[in-house]
Amino acid sequence: MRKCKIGIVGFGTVGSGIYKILSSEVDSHPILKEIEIAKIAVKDLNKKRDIELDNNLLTDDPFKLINDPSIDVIVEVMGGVDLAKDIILQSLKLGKSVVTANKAVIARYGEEIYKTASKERVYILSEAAVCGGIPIIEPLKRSLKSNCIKRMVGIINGTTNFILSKMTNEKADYKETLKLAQSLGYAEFDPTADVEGHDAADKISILSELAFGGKIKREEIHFEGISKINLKDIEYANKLGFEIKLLALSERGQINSNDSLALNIWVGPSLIPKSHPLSTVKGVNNALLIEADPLGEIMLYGPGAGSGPTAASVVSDILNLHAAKEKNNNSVDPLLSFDFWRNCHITSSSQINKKNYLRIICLDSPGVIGKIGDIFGKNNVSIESIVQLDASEDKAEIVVITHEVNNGDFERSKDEINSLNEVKIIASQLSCI
Ligand SMILES: NC(=O)C1=CN([C@@H]2O[C@H](COP(=O)(O)OP(=O)(O)OC[C@H]3O[C@@H](n4cnc5c(N)ncnc54)[C@H](OP(=O)(O)O)[C@@H]3O)[C@@H](O)[C@H]2O)C=CC1
Ligand SMILES: N[C@@H](CC=O)C(=O)O
Ligand code: NA
Repeated sequence: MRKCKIGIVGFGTVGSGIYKILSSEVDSHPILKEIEIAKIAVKDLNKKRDIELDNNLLTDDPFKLINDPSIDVIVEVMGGVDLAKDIILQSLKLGKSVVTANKAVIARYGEEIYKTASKERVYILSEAAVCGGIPIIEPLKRSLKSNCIKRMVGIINGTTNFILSKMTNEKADYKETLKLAQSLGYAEFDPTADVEGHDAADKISILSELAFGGKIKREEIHFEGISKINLKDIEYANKLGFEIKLLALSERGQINSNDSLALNIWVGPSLIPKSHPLSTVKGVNNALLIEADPLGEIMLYGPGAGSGPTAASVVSDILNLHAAKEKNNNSVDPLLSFDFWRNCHITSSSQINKKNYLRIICLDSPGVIGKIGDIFGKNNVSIESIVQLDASEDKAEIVVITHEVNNGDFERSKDEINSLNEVKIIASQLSCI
């Protein structure tokens, strides 16, 4: 088999993990030996690195790699949006296949990127972009293709699961734990992307496009992060038999008169029963539960971030596209590439149905629970449980868990509850599954 020469853009957590795999003597498929690193682009040529590199391998100009005719594949593991998009598109236009771990770019410019790759008869593979080391993108494109996907729900950000697990198990401090996640290489360059839910929204957007076949308007996905979760919510959730996790959900709805498939997609901190399989997913691990017809239910589980697992996904992509190119010469494997096959739209937040958790701080006065219950009842919101969990001096904390109810009805109830004289503040609102 011919050698496959790759140019790697980025030599941080993921890039150095790729180098380690390709320079190790790991007992894996012989095709791994065909992959040769031709050049590596970094930002700072003078940076001190843990891995000793031949200086001739390094450049600070990514376009040198793209314009080098001897390089077959560009591996984009630099991050960011605008420059990364240019690197990917220019590489494809010059007939080079691309492997990327960059969810921010694929979630925003996937359509243009997939189309360019198809037009140029090359591939864009991105297994590492969603749930780091877990095979999830290629299974959706290939192994699960004979199914109708109904629903996907999961934990798809490693940093936030790491933080929430430590807050739950060790009552760890939020800020300190975020710093630890950064030092372990889990968090994005700007960790706001992780803790405010942007990263999970990018990932569920990519997964939804692959599973349901239509372009998703990323900016329409409703998302929230974990930065407002405090130890009290975690403690109360635990008392009531739940864990708090940052969940991403994408669910098939009806096809409308314009032949567009409705999708309910959101990301948010959520209560999940301790008996639910997702509640066992701890630390940097991710998991995605997929319900499909006729398959039934499967859960894909494993490390969602970190150098080795993420790099392993990147290297597997390189192997897959090298093998496909060698085998098919100039023809393109239609399942390894990706094209949309239908229209989809996101259901507006006021139309979706959800279970909710609400923590209300109010005066500890007689009848307040009754008043809150009445407001929910009047607005068609059915309550699963309502309890007073903490009372000190004249203050009480009331926790409400609803059944699955219309979001518009729920938001209306919240406004009315907020205006009760006894209510000081609605301290937190979370989803439940
Ligand atoms: N870390 C993880 O666990 C995971 C990361 N990803 C994704 O992988 C990508 C890379 O992440 P990660 O490895 O953590 O990031 P790092 O910040 O660790 O590394 C980024 C690398 O890109 C290089 N770089 C930055 N700007 C430029 C530039 N203008 N030209 C050339 N090189 C540049 C940096 O150079 P220098 O070294 O000189 O600073 C660095 O080597 C991101 O898209 C991320 O979302 C996906 C899944 C998991
Ligand atoms: N920052 C991301 C890395 C992988 O995509 C995460 O924490 O999941
Ligand atoms: Na993956």
